[in-house]
Amino acid sequence: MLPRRSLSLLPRFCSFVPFATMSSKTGTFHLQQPLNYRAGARIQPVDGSHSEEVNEPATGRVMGKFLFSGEKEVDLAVQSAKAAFKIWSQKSGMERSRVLLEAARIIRERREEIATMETINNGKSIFEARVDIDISWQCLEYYAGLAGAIAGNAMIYKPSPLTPISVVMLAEIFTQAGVPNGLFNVVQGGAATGQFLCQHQDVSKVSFTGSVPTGIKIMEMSAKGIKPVTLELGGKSPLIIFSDSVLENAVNGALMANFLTQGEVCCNGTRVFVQREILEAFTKEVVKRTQKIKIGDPLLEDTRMGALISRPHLERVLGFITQAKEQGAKVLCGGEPYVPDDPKLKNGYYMRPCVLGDCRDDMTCVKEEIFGPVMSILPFDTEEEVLERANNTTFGLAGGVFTRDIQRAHRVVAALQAGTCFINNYNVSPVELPFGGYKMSGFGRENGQAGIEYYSQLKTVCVEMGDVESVF
Ligand SMILES: NC(=O)c1ccc[n+]([C@@H]2O[C@H](COP(=O)([O-])OP(=O)(O)OC[C@H]3O[C@@H](n4cnc5c(N)ncnc54)[C@H](O)[C@@H]3O)[C@@H](O)[C@H]2O)c1
Repeated sequence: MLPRRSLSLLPRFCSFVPFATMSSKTGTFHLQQPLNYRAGARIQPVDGSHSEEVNEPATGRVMGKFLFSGEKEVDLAVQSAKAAFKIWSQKSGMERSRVLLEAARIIRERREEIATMETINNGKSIFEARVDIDISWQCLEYYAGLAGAIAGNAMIYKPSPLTPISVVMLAEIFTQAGVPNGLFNVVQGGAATGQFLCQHQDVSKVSFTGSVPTGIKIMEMSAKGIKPVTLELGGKSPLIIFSDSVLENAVNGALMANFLTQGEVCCNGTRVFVQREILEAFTKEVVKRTQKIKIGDPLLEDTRMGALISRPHLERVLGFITQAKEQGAKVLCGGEPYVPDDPKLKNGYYMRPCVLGDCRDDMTCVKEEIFGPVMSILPFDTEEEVLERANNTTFGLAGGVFTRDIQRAHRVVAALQAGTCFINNYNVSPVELPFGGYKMSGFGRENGQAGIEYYSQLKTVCVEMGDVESVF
């Protein structure tokens, strides 16, 4: 989101092929190269347990197959990281900083190619993917500024099996920028591969981004090895709109809080509490604007909503809407599958963004994370009432408030039990600001100076300059 290293003159291990530029149209990319990355090169896992298909969300087409890594491959990746850490940790902070800056420069240079691959891989609009790529290089530049004074880490990254492709480009860029071979490795797989990583005795920190149920398992496994964990988990965040808000800003804020990346954003403000005086005007405008969102081929410039990540996930989201209707909610717009006119997109995972009215706090659509383009509108009367309702959740990732009364805005965000709060905007996440959750949305922080703390160990060294006095 709106998201959380010597200058080498030539790529030392130039294994990348600019594959996205060759196939930058939806429906044309074919996976040809291995997706694991170890010791500075793409490799096939030595013990690939089985292969899985990777689908293009925009078309539903199989782009290729890749192998899930077994325990032996995970161990080799860990050994590779350990060897690279010895080299990396001997470098000065300034040297590491220069490598990070070089990686940032390469990402800027290859922005369009990387954004295209991201879009092909995850279905979001190219418009949004470009923002993500910009945040990536900004993140590297920000931390390059801090790197001069601190130690670096080696990392093994396991992406979701639904989005295995684009991260390998990042691994290649790090190598090209001068990171020691093995410092950043990629292992592909699902739950079993993730478990091998968490349980490996030489992995000293686990950082997990995903759902609460998986987060619980990650924490249990990490506890057995006394490993520190960062958990970036799900949410069901409140967005509170007071009647004195600038209506147009509040509507824009609600759209930004719900419909980026087809609603697949952890910190989305999906419980939209609207003060009763403006409920009708706000709802009318939100529905009108939602109906105008351009859905379709995510690689087209004017598309603002692409495809959801997978067919099962699309069905799950639609299931939440069916259940909401059964429980008494009213579909004010959208909520059904969408089939674009372009025949190559007919098997893609599209749906029309949905606004639900007549919602109550006890409905499933209001209590559970849907992770799709579904906004629930809930009327309220007083500040005291809305705060109690907004905090009545096991989640605590984010929250937002729209009002012209700045004292009230600060009072409300101070009372919200959430790790990130927005006043008069939503889903803006500059890299300087720490991001993370309260309650079951997790703990630890990504981004900002605070993020460093969760990837560092303190060592206290006490030096005696004189003789040792003893009481014995
Ligand atoms: N807080 C944040 O920063 C943040 C950001 C993005 C997404 N999310 C959350 O992520 C969720 C959606 O992502 P998802 O569907 O990929 O989540 P998920 O929990 O299903 O899977 C996440 C990852 O965990 C792996 N995994 C699954 N079972 C495992 C196990 N037993 N041991 C080890 N690894 C295992 C999966 O292969 C995948 O890579 C949502 O809840 C969303 O809110 C949070």
